[in-house]
Amino acid sequence: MALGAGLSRLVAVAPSVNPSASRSKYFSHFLIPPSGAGLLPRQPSGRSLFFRCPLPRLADSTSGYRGRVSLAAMSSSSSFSSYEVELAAAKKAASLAAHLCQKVQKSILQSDVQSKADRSPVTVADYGSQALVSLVLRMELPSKSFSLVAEEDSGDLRKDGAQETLKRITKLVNETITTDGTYNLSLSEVDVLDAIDSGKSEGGPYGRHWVLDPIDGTKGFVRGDQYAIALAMLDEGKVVLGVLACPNLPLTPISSTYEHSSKTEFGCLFSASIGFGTKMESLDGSTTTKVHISTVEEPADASFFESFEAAHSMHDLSSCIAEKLGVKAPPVRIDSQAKYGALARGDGAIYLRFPHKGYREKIWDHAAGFIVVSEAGGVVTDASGNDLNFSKGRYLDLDTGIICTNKKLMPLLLKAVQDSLKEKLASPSTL
Ligand SMILES: Nc1ncnc2c1ncn2[C@@H]1O[C@H](COP(=O)(O)O)[C@@H](OP(=O)(O)O)[C@H]1O
Ligand SMILES: [Mg+2]
Repeated sequence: MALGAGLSRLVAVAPSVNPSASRSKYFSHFLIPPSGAGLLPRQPSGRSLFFRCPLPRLADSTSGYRGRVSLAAMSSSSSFSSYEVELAAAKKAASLAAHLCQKVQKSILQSDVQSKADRSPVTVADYGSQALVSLVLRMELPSKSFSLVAEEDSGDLRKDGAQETLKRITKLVNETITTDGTYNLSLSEVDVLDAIDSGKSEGGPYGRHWVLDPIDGTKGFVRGDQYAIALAMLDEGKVVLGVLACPNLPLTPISSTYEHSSKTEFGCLFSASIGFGTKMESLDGSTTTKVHISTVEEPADASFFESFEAAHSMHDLSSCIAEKLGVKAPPVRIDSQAKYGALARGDGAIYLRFPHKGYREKIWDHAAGFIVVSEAGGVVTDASGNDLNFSKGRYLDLDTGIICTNKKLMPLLLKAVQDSLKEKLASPSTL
């Protein structure tokens, strides 16, 4: 069964409430609600009108999902974001993907990890997460135009010898959907391959594009450390919403000296939409708080995040910058965009990322983190202080690095970065 066929099968069980319309025309005017919810006509604007629906259980973070109202009503109330519906769908998709990833990480097998052409690792959970997010977005937001810019493709899974891996991914995706109970769907292996390949969009400056890293920080994931499911949406080239599911991030602040107690709870879901700030929920949906970036003004009091992997960011350069600023605390090194989430809630005050020469940053590695930090009051720029441009396709195309901090510290940080880069150019071996 092709994925499209799966979707139409679901639509076909919907009750007809408009007998005068032809069947196909009629159905094209309706949206598929979460199970148990009523089906109401699509509004002329093309936006959905939902009434209060039962909350999906698997990730109560989807309890942000508390019934949808018409976008007309939302836009007449300043407390609603104009991307409310899309944000709810993104949270649901990322939460489900997080559950799939948690299950795999608990008992990861050697055979679950493969090597891509660029020799970076990819796991059954990367593929499963991408298939699941693609599927959930299309179920929640049916529309003719669906564009997804995502990290993985199914090329390696279609090769001889990959059948067992594909079977395992398909089983994982189906089990996650079944446990959640929102959708009455059973996917075939072909459906899963197609869902993964829906992430091949090139993005760009026009229209809407979803941007997904199904597992950001795959190396951390395989090590048993931090990783994130990072999902954002671009509208006319701008990031307008983003969600970061970080299953291993403690709900309490982390620092270079943090230690878990037996009471530490893990699993954070950060979400942001443009103009509406950033929220952090627990992945099980039990707590929600609005978060804000650190207000530290003295660099000596600031601490900074960087990649765990020295191959991903030049630790010597960041230590030179920290020294110039007078930062006293040692760096907090963790994998993935969990760094953006932790920064957004004020765990540290600075995030530094300086890939080695020749590396091209991809938009899915930063889009969600960018809006989570920006909406929490932070500033994210390249190493020259320029805005990041997510509208150029799959790559960000910047040549130096990415820096983030609060508005007060940014001028000082920028100066320290510029001075350190000049020193590095003048004498590369000293850093
Ligand atoms: N040589 C390199 N330099 C910089 N970033 C790299 C890199 N190789 C891989 N990456 C990116 O760094 C991401 C992880 O970031 P971090 O270092 O913050 O954990 C990886 O995401 P994936 O794990 O999704 O592939 C990958 O996109
Ligand atoms: Mg990534």
